[in-house]
Amino acid sequence: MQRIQATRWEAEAHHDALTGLPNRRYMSSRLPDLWAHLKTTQRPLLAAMLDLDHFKKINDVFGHEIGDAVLRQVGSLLLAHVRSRDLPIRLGGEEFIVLMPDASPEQALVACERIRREIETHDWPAVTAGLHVTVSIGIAPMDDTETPWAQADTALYRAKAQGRNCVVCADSPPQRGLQCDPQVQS
Ligand SMILES: Nc1nc2c(ncn2[C@@H]2O[C@H](COP(=O)(O)OP(=O)(O)OP(=O)(O)O)[C@@H](O)[C@H]2O)c(=O)[nH]1
Repeated sequence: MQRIQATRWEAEAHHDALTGLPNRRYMSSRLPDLWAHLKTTQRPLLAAMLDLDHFKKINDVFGHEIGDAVLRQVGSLLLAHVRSRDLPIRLGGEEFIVLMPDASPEQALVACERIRREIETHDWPAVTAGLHVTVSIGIAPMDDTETPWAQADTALYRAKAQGRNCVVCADSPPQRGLQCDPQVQS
């Protein structure tokens, strides 16, 4: 009985209560295994950092409960649209990360562009009239440091600076990215 309780506590400690996704603590616990796997495969581990656009405004205009509903639905959309080997995690607030083992930058870009589009075109008005949600995404390799997603965070910052609702890959030239939605950039 105690073992079942302990297992449940551990599962709860590793999952975000709102979205049901794994949380930051879970990611930290998995990283040593991932680094070991990467050393064996000699392939980089790509991370996609996602941050909902103008989420504060969504809370302000529609209320915190609708904000929570948006976060839950984004969690479901991520689970539905990442590749089967990818791991979506809620880092906190309106920030998510998807760990993409064994993905090339091109594959990661295609996957992230699909996620961006799914979020943009989701039936948000069914949640509440007038609601529209977009996401900015930065892709980069994780590194073996205290903040392994720092490069992806920098790429995300560029996506925000380029007008939001777009995907930017680290090391791609400014504005050309890998690649922003031309409709959004114009
Ligand atoms: N509803 C809800 N809101 C949250 C939660 N966690 C964080 N927030 C809110 O998310 C908002 C994030 O706002 P900002 O960091 O200013 O970001 P933003 O408005 O998305 O702006 P950009 O990222 O620049 O597009 C804040 O208003 C937080 O209160 C949550 O669990 N539920």
